[in-house]
Amino acid sequence: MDPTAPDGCLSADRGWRGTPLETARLRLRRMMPEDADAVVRLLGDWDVVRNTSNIPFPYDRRNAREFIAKVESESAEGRAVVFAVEDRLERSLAGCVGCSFQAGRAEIGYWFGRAVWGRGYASEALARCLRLLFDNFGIDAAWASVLPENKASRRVLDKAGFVFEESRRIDMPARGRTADHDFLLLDRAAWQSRRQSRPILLVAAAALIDVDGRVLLAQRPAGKSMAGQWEFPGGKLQAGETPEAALVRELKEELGIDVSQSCLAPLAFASHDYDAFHLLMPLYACRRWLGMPSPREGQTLTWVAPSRLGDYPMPPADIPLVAQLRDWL
Ligand SMILES: Nc1nc2c([nH]c(=O)n2[C@H]2C[C@H](O)[C@@H](COP(=O)(O)OP(=O)(O)OP(=O)(O)O)O2)c(=O)[nH]1
Repeated sequence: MDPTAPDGCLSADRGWRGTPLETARLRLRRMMPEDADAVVRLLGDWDVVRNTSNIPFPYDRRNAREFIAKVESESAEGRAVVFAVEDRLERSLAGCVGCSFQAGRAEIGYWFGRAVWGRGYASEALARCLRLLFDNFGIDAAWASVLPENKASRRVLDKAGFVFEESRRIDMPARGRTADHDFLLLDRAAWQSRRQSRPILLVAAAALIDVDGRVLLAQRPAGKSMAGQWEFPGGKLQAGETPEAALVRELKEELGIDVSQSCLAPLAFASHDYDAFHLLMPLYACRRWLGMPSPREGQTLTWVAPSRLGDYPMPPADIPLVAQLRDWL
C-alpha cells in the first residue's frame, strides 16, 4: 500500500487531499495550529486521557502544539492520517480520529471530549474514517487496542465490526506502566460484507420555489436524525410508490399543500453514502401548489433566496444539490 501514490487515473482516488469529510452530524477535517486551545481544553480532562497510552497529563499548550505539528508532518509523509472532528452545527472541536500506517494495515486511534460522550460521535467519525482507509487508501485491515475496562471504547469498535484477536501487555509511556490490552481487527473482507449489507434508501424531495424565486427549507426537528439541519421537504417512498406519488403525499402530510404530479419537474438527484444506508434522492422543482405551506410535523420553515442557501447547514447529501439549484435558478 502506498498512501502517497502520484496522481493519475488509477491512483486518483488514493489518499486524502484535505477536503473535509462530512457525515450526518460531523465534519472530519485537517488538524490546524488554531486547534491548540481546544485540544488543551478537551485533553485537560483525566477521564478523557486516562485510558490512552501516549497522551501526557496534565496537558498544556506546548503538548498540543507538538501534537499538531507531529500530525502535520506524519500526514505529509504518508505515515498517518488524523482528523479533527467537529460538530457540523456547533462548529466546535469534539475530538480526534485517525490512524498510522504499517505494512498495509492502519492502527486506529481516537479520543472525544467529555461534552459529547453518549452521542455516538466516535462511532460516526470512525465509520467515515474507515471508509476512507479501505476505499481510498486501500488498506488490507485496520486494528485497534483497548484496555479491557474501557467498555465505551470497546463498544465503538464492536459496532464498527472489529473482532477480538488477542490480549497483549503493552507499554503506556505517558502513564509510566504497562497494561494488558485487547487487540481487535477489522479486515477488508469483513468491512466489505458489512458495507454490502446496507440498504438503499429512496427518498423524494422538492425545491418549492415561490414567485420571488426563493426556495422553501424545513429544519429537522429535535429527536430526528440530523436534528437542526435544513432540508428540502419530502420523505421516504412507501412500498409500491413512485417518487412523484410519495412526494405529493409527503408535501400534503408535512406542509398541508396540494401538489399535482404534473407540476413536479425532475431537477437533480443526490446519491450519498450515509453509514447506515445509501441515500438515493431525486429532487424535483415545483412552482405551483394549492394552499399555504405550514409546518405540520414540528419543523421550522423558511423561504431562502438562492444566494443565501449556503448559510443554512444542510445534510451532507444536499450539498451538491444546493450548488446545482443555485446555478439553475
Ligand atoms: N426530506 C429530506 N430528507 C433528506 C434530505 N437530505 C437527506 O439526507 N435526507 C435524509 C434524511 C432522512 O434520513 C431521509 C428522509 O427520511 P424521512 O424524512 O422520510 O424520515 P425521517 O425524517 O423520519 O428520517 P429519520 O429520522 O428516520 O432519519 O433522507 C432532504 O433534503 N430532504
